[in-house]
Amino acid sequence: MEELKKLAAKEALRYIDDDMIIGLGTGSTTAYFIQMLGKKLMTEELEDVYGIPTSHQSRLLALESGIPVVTLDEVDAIDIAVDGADEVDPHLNLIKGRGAALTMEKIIEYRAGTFIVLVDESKLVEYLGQRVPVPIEVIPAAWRAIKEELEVFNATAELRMGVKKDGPVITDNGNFILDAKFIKIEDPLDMEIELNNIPGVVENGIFADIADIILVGTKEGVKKLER
Ligand SMILES: O=C[C@H](O)[C@H](O)[C@H](O)COP(=O)(O)O
Repeated sequence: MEELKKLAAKEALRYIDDDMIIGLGTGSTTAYFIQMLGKKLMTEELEDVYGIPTSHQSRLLALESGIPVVTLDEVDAIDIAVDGADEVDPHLNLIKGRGAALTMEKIIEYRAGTFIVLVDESKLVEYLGQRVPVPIEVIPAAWRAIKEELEVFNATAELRMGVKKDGPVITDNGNFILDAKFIKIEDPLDMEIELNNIPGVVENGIFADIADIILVGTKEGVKKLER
């Protein structure tokens, strides 16, 4: 799988030119892209490229890889954003947020001229929610009420707990994550909007109608899916 992720990451570099502002996603697949982009800058194959990180993870990795970073309020436009995903459906809708970075990811990727998604073939599903729950970032005080409200959508939600930390995972924005398992998400765009309408929800991990290009690492090479 790691080799397939690297294949997709390498292919994404072909879309990057000098003088671009690049949204830098979060996760293991994008990490390969960030490191490869850093190398291109070090060797001066690319020049004047700036990254806008979507998390502490991508910011630290970008700095370590030699990519100068800027923030959203310092730029007029984002040329391209590159990120991974947890599920991709046949209409290029996504579930993201296994790494709890969904809010900043959506803020950046929504504003990018082109949003490129990097996945290995295991992430392709027939419908969203087939394999993974939908991560929902919530204001801590509201987590219990939101968990109960999600039952209206036939979803069962769990508060995400830390692994090397006692208690709940705290996002980069200081919030909690509820992982909501749906029976089936029939209409991703509608569900994305409905979830964000619940008071206390900061953002949810359904990314409907936002990806432009999916680069899928497969054993036969990189497959490109496009809107
Ligand atoms: O919050 C995490 C992000 O949405 C990741 O981009 C997503 O979970 C995919 O991560 P990975 O490339 O490690 O599978």
